[in-house]
Amino acid sequence: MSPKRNFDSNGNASVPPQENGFNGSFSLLSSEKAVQELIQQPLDRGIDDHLFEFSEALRTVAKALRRVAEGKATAQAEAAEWKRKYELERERNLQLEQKVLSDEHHRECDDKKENKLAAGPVLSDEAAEESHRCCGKNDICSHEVLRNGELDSNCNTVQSKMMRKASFKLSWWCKGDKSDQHKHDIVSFEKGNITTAERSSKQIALKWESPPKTVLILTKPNSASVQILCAEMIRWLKEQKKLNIFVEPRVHSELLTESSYYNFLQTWQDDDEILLLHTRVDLIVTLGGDGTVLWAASMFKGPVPPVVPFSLGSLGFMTPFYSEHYRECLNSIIRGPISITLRHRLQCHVIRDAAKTEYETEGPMLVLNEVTIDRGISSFLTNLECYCDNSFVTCVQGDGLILSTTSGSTAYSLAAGGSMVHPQVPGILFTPICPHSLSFRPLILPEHVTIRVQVPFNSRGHAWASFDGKDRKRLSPGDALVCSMAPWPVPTACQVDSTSDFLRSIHDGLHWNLRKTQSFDGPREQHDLDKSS
Ligand SMILES: NC(=O)c1ccc[n+]([C@@H]2O[C@H](COP(=O)([O-])OP(=O)(O)OC[C@H]3O[C@@H](n4cnc5c(N)ncnc54)[C@H](O)[C@@H]3O)[C@@H](O)[C@H]2O)c1
Ligand SMILES: Nc1ncnc2c1ncn2[C@@H]1O[C@H](COP(=O)(O)OP(=O)(O)OP(=O)(O)O)[C@@H](O)[C@H]1O
Repeated sequence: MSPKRNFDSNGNASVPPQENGFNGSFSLLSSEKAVQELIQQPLDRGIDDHLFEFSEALRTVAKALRRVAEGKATAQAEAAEWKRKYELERERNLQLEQKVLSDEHHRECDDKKENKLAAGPVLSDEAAEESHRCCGKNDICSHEVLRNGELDSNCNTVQSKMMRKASFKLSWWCKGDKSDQHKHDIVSFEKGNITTAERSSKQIALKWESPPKTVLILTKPNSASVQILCAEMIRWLKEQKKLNIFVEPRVHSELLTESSYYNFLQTWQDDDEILLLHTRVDLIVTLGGDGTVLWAASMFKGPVPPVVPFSLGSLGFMTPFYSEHYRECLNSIIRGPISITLRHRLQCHVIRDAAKTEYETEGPMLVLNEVTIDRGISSFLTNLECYCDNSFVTCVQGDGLILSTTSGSTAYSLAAGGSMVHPQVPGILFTPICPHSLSFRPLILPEHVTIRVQVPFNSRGHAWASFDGKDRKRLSPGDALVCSMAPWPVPTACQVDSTSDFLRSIHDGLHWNLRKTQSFDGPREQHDLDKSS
């Protein structure tokens, strides 16, 4: 195809801009087809030499541009290929590294399991299953933490750190998946070093996300002052606070006999309804002494709503609120937030020798203070074999044994020589009652253990178990009591906070370490006398 040429008025030839490829030529030259056409054009020798030279120059430029475009396309294709290869390689290396770490982790767990099995004691099926779970969830590994901290920014840094420092793991035998979370919060790794910056027993605050609507009032029986206060409090809570109120059937009928005004009160008919109370009640108010708090706790075999204990007894270790100020106290509790003490409970199973499987017989008993195994009315020495997890602890020969919570440490256990322990300390007190031995000191065991108290077959008599001072059960030779920490604590509201309330209760309730202060005048150290002379 030959290009059309125009001639101006002077007879000089001109080419239309789109055809000679000069003005706006780049769009044409960038097209492969246009460049080919330009190169193939036969030269017209009859026209001006300048135009010929110009055309030659354009041809050269077109060739050069084509070479540049081809070169660029090749370079881009090569770069894309290299990038793809690099990504593939990087992906493969990451997978390899993860596999190596995971193999190491599982090998360590398996080694530890084998060592444990070899060293004994032999694990129960449950413990073996728990140790298997450790490998999956209930542990933290130092190398995992290192990796998490470094991998995002630079893989190489991780590898060099891992080579310098041996990795290790901590694991817990947990009774369920949920229970290990807080341990991860308490024990952590900072670049592979174990730290316990977090504490398990912090002051806990309860903040309402929606206002409490229903309150359960529990009262000590046979007390006129408690009855009067209860009636007054119910009226105030209903009229001023617009709350739904539950009372025990005994109190319900007492108040209805007094006046039909109390028709709005709610109560329950049978034990099945009590089992569901925790789903309806936001707050429990107790009017009485420590015994009424124990009573409230005993009504809830599972979760317990927050308890506000008003003091109408003689001692009041667990009852920090003054009944005279009930309006201010309840106003501030309903508004929130509240400082609470989580009072741990013990769950106890009586296992009869006759039972085919453990836990076959009676349901568990939950205690807020203690379970006591004693000689009851028998005049013989009790003889109790005690085990902690799989280890033999001792044989109690005396009046009996108290297994107490830390809340109960100021009750019967204290009277038997046990230490007083802050209620927020997680532990189980192991306190003998009048042991016939000079060296039997009380123990405090960690909260995670299971204690088994066995009446030996060769025992001369029976033993008796009682739960927070109630519900006596006879233990015959061969019977046992198994006790561990319950998952349902009793949250009690604090007047100030856990520690202030505890210290105030031992000062005011027991007059702990009360002694007249020594006077200033009297004998002095020789050193002081030398200085003054
Ligand atoms: N020798 C003793 O000290 C002894 C003997 C038997 C029972 N108790 C305790 O009595 C408790 C039952 O109490 P109850 O009121 O139903 O019976 P209760 O009416 O016989 O009162 C027992 C006394 O123990 C006090 N108490 C209860 N729990 C306490 C605690 N956690 N800290 C400090 N003092 C506490 C009570 O205030 C009360 O003064 C049992 O759990 C047991 O601890 C003590
Ligand atoms: N709502 C209740 N129903 C049945 N019994 C209860 C109830 N509340 C408390 N009790 C029992 O009444 C007894 C005495 O209660 P509580 O300890 O509260 O009063 P207290 O003996 O006057 O006080 P303190 O123990 O401080 O001297 C306890 O044995 C307790 O179990």
